[in-house]
Amino acid sequence: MNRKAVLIVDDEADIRELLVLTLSRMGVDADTASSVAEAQEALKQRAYDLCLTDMRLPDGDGLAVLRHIAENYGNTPVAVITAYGSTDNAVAALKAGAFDYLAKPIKIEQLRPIVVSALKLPRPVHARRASIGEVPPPGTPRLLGESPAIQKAREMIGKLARSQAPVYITGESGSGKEVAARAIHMGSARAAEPFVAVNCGAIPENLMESEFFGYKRGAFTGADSDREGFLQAAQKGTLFLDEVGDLPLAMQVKLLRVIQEKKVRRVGDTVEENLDVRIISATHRNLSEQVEAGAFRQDLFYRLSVIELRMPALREVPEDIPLLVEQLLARLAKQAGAPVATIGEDAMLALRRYDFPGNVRELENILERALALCSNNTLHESDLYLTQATPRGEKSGAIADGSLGTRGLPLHDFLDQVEREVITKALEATRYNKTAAAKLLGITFRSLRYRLDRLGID
Ligand SMILES: Nc1ncnc2c1ncn2[C@@H]1O[C@H](COP(=O)(O)OP(=O)(O)OP(=O)(O)O)[C@@H](O)[C@H]1O
Repeated sequence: MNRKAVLIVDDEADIRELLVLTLSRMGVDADTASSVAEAQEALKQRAYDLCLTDMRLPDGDGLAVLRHIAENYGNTPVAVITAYGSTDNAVAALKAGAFDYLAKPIKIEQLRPIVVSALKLPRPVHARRASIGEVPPPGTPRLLGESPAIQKAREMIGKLARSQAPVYITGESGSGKEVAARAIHMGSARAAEPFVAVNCGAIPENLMESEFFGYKRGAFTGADSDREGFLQAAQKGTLFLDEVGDLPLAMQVKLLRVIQEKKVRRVGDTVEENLDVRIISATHRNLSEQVEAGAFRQDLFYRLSVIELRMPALREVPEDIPLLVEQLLARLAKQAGAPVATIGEDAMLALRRYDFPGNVRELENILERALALCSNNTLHESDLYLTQATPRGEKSGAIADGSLGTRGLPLHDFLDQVEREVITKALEATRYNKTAAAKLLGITFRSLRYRLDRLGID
């Protein structure tokens, strides 16, 4: 077997010795260098699976080593050793592409997981063109789309998969933030470990602490056995904090501490546990505005938003719509065990003009509903029920025909007409089973009955 090799760059002999010793106990070859120049020389001699470098070196800094490796030895991960309490250095290194950082004084229990993770990354063979994130293992969610913006996001995901840096994903609701987070996890050295997704807005405030940190039996009334929290559940893996802006301030303080110390303590427990979790957070709100308004802690934002990944809104990438429609229809057909539906030109044109406030999720929903309501497995514009009055682009055209898309009817009559059509189709699709039709329409049985009366549908 090929032994893994690590290059240690530090000017302090004690630290080099400690690291060499620890790494050889882990069955890894460790070479050492005490300056940027020596590191460059060592790198010429052999291929390394990881470089651990101190930030302060006699002839430059750790970032110089990082840059040299990035330019010449592409995918070799670099972890930097930062001075005690120097958050800025750690963040700067992560932003510059470091795999992870290790704070001084070096603790073996924090060094090990970094080395283990880094060594799980595939060896950087120069002939290998695709990086780890670009060859997703089976079961990885695919971020569909070929527009430059989506390609850029995919490329970034590939890079982020090779690092342990916290990632902060922004984008509108339904734009694929969770898909992106999963793809980063699945492309990373943590792929075999858990991916735990938490919607921070959905947890009642009084349960938040025990949900995140877990608790010991007897910690409070009702705690009749030990329970792990999200943090322990994500151990060695990735914790995805969706709608992170919804975390209450008290929880933000606790989370910051966990991130800084890499330790967690259950509610009612006296001992702390080491924590090795990568955090990916997301929000569809503007977190910097929340910081300014005092609703989100600046220091936590700084730690979470080390690297930002922005997911484009669907209306920014209209060229992807035909491809998305095609692939989503194929997926929906497969799920239903039905033949793939055909889409008429009128429907495609309408979709291309639509604004998609709910992004890809909304497109999925529109197609799913249209499939249930269309005839002959062919989707036409009238099956889509796009209710927007001002479609994107060609706005003037829509207004020029004087109808604003209301078929020339007053708004009220137009809406009644649409409602009648949708309800009739739903009834036809369910063979006039009102309960099933109401379900299909996402309304209650009572509401359907009321509407049938109002519209005079028999
Ligand atoms: N580019 C894409 N390719 C394929 N599917 C996508 C894409 N973007 C979004 N989706 C799909 O849209 C739905 C919503 O995606 P996701 O949950 O990742 O969005 P989100 O940005 O996290 O939404 P929210 O802010 O509401 O949590 C999912 O079913 C997902 O599969």
